[in-house]
Amino acid sequence: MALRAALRKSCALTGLFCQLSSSRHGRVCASPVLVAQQRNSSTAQNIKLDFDQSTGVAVMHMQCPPVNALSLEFLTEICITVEKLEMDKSCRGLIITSSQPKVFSAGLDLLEMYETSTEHRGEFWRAVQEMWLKLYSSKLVTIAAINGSSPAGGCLMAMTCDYRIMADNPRYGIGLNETQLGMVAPFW
Ligand SMILES: CCCCCCCCC/C=C/C(=O)SCCNC(=O)CCNC(=O)[C@H](O)C(C)(C)COP(=O)(O)OP(=O)(O)OC[C@H]1O[C@@H](n2cnc3c(N)ncnc32)[C@H](O)[C@@H]1OP(=O)(O)O
Repeated sequence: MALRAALRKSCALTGLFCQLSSSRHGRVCASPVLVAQQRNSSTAQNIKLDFDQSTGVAVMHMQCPPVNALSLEFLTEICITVEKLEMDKSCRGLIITSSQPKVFSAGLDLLEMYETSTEHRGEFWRAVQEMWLKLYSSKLVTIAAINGSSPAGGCLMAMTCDYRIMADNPRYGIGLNETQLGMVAPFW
């Protein structure tokens, strides 16, 4: 109830109409529908951005096939997008979601950590840290609309948003699976 109240407040604030319904799994489902007209769309390589200037709400669609794995390039793109939105005084809220079917984000791109140089891994982990710090400390109201599986780094990304709404599908998983991979999560 508290989450719903907070979401309603947030949705009203940002001009969003959220169709909420409870599920037998205890999660909250939502179909965010932008109601205003003035929109700007821009597409970077892995991100499609819809910005509705009349509501001040931007929707960032992650479209990094096949599973929105967070590579150095993708993480950098996410950070630049958030920075640009923060500089735009008319932007108040950001919804992060996925254009990929069944997956919000598969987390960190495992190939960035396999047979890469120490320098590269250093740069990569710095970008990971920058991404979650940027979202966590953003002055924008941030919402993760989790429309698919979201393990590990995908879960981290969602956790750093102010609100999370997850699609009601028992096949979609979310959580930290580092021990399964034999990885030690950094001591942040
Ligand atoms: C402050 C608090 C601190 C809190 C602490 C925070 C710590 C953060 C540390 C984070 C660590 C990580 O994120 S490590 C990464 C952890 N991620 C994972 O383990 C994801 C594992 N993947 C999955 O579970 C699945 O792929 C899932 C995402 C559900 C999608 O399943 P699907 O059946 O739809 O698709 P699949 O066939 O499996 O995958 C499609 C292709 O994508 C590739 N792929 C899948 N995941 C990938 C990945 N992560 N990196 C690269 N490539 C990946 C597969 O190899 C396939 O490649 P092809 O065969 O070539 O087609």
